[in-house]
Amino acid sequence: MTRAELDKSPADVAAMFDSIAGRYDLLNDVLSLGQDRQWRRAAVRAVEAYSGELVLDLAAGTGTSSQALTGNGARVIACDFSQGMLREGARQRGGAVSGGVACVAGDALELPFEDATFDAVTISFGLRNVQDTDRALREMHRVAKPGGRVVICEFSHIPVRAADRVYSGYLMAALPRIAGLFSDNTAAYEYLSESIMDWPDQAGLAARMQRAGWTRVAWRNLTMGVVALHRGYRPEE
Ligand SMILES: C[S@@+](CC[C@H](N)C(=O)[O-])C[C@H]1O[C@@H](n2cnc3c(N)ncnc32)[C@H](O)[C@@H]1O
Repeated sequence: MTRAELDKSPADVAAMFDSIAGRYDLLNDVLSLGQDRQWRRAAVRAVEAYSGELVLDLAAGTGTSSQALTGNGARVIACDFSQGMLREGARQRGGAVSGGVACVAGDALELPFEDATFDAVTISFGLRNVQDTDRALREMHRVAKPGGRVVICEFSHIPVRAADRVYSGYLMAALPRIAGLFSDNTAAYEYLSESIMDWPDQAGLAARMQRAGWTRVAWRNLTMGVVALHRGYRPEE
């Protein structure tokens, strides 16, 4: 069984996602009780991409969110460093370039794009898995156009202590067991729970975005804070 540790070694993270790619989307639906679809719709609405715009969907995995971003005519680059996840996505969509989405292999810590390329940059459930959060936030800022926006959709923390305790219990005890019924890599789902518990809260992530150069940073909670959507802008020059 392949899992990453909280040091998030890139080789371990990529190998772990390669190993779960085939059942990744199914497990998301099961473990979130279908809530993930609502979270993705909220992220797509927050990006608000229009015809003529170019969007980077970073750590796109199988591209579950990428296709929806093209709804108003935007073009989307789906970038990830797990070949297994990209391959599974291409299989599902019938090709690595299809329906306004182009898959590109690349590392969030050294993006294979010129400065100021994208109107919007978004990352869903990816930033938590990147080894160096601050460097990834700076890379996303570098490839966004001046005035461009970022939307981060990521697990977060429930501000009500009693509810957070119940949720933490689900993460640490139930989630890996349920995952074990559908996946032969339970350890990958233990990593999922541990990495969520270890992740900064809403204000902590907002502060890191600001340090990376993003301005007008704001967030809103989804499902009481199980997930948070953060948005920011690269300042105009
Ligand atoms: C939980 S999946 C999220 C996939 C997709 N965005 C979604 O919403 O379902 C996390 C993804 O982050 C990718 N990832 C982690 N570190 C990365 C890095 N340094 N560069 C590119 N992708 C990375 C993994 O390969 C994996 O596909």
